[in-house]
Amino acid sequence: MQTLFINIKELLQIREAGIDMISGSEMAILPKINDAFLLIENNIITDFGPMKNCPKVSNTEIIDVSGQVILPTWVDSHTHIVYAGNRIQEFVDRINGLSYEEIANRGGGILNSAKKLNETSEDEIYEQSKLRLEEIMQQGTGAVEIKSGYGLTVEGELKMLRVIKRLKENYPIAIKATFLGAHAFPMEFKENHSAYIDLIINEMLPKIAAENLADYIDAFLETGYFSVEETIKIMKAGIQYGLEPKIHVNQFTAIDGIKACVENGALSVDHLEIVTDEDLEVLKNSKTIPVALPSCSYFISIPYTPARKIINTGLPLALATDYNPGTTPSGNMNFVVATACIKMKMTPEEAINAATINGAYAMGISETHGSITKGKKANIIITKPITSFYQLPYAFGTNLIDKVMIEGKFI
Ligand SMILES: N=CN[C@@H](CCC(=O)O)C(=O)O
Ligand SMILES: [Zn+2]
Repeated sequence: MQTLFINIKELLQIREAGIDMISGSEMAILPKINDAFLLIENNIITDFGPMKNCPKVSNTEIIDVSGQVILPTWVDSHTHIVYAGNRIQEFVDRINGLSYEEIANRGGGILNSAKKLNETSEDEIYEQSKLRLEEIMQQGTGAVEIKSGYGLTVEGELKMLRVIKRLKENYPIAIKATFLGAHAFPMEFKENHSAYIDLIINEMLPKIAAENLADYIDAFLETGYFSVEETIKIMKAGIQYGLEPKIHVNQFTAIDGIKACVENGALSVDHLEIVTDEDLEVLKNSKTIPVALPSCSYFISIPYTPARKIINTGLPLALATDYNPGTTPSGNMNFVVATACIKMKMTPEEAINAATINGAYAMGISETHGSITKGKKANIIITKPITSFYQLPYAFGTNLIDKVMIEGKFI
């Protein structure tokens, strides 16, 4: 089955094979072809170029997209979309003056979600979570990482990861699963951290590995959550089971956590709303990519990750949603890209690079996703007729997506 798109106004993010991420000043360049064609065979991109080189084809569905822009689907490398219920009351409490920290200290926050999750059946969690997955696919996301971390018990964590596995089996979108047992200390372990860390390492990890339920390991490395030393223990244990670290770090405070993540070969360090010059220095010449989550900053009113400083230092940057019930109840990558431009002063070219090819690097799928490249998955967003791709972040809040194709099929 072949599909040929013709008269594409702008075909964005065209790359040769073998480019896995874009750093520093290179991020300002978004390679594109004006007036282009794109050929897809089954679920793979097989050819593209200017219309003057458009091949003569037979037995092919031809779709004329005059005035419309085509780009690779978004790659959302950081989400928590498997959860039960919501935290709407905490949202109202914050409007009335309580901080995220104060709510967490009252037993709200992550522990509130963990209570709900442990009281909800696996089938019910699946039903609630699949609606969020379907929602983000409609919004142009073609690959997503999903974390556990609202179980915080052996059974709860396994339940979450089994739901992620079912989503992987039942949907065409690429999904990576991350084990985040180290998201918060349950109440009964508040005074006995080492016992909970033992539970993670000796009970949860072996069971998760035996069922092959996770691709990555995560921890919330933060003042009041997991210390640098505790996180190092967890990273090392995950690595023993073949799980590369992807770590929540520097969301509220800078405590030298990034250095520990880099030294332990983390694939990504995520949040980085607060960063020091030393943090950025250790990221240089490492394979660890920083990931910014601007919808989280927007929703809980914390600083935005200093994207300009990170990019101007020569580092790469990826953008993701952080979709979760507490700090970011939104999985809309279009909003993330617009907010990165508006609030973090990223150019549209930088933001789209960060939300596609660099997102693919941050979830370990850059060989197959993140760019319009021959041999990569046929995952594309087709916009409505627009003046140029700059309209995407400019008209923030307007849905400019006409169709989304994942693995060669319109969803
Ligand atoms: N910061 C840690 N974890 C999530 C929020 C968790 C929650 O509040 O439920 C985040 O990335 O923002
Ligand atoms: Zn998160």
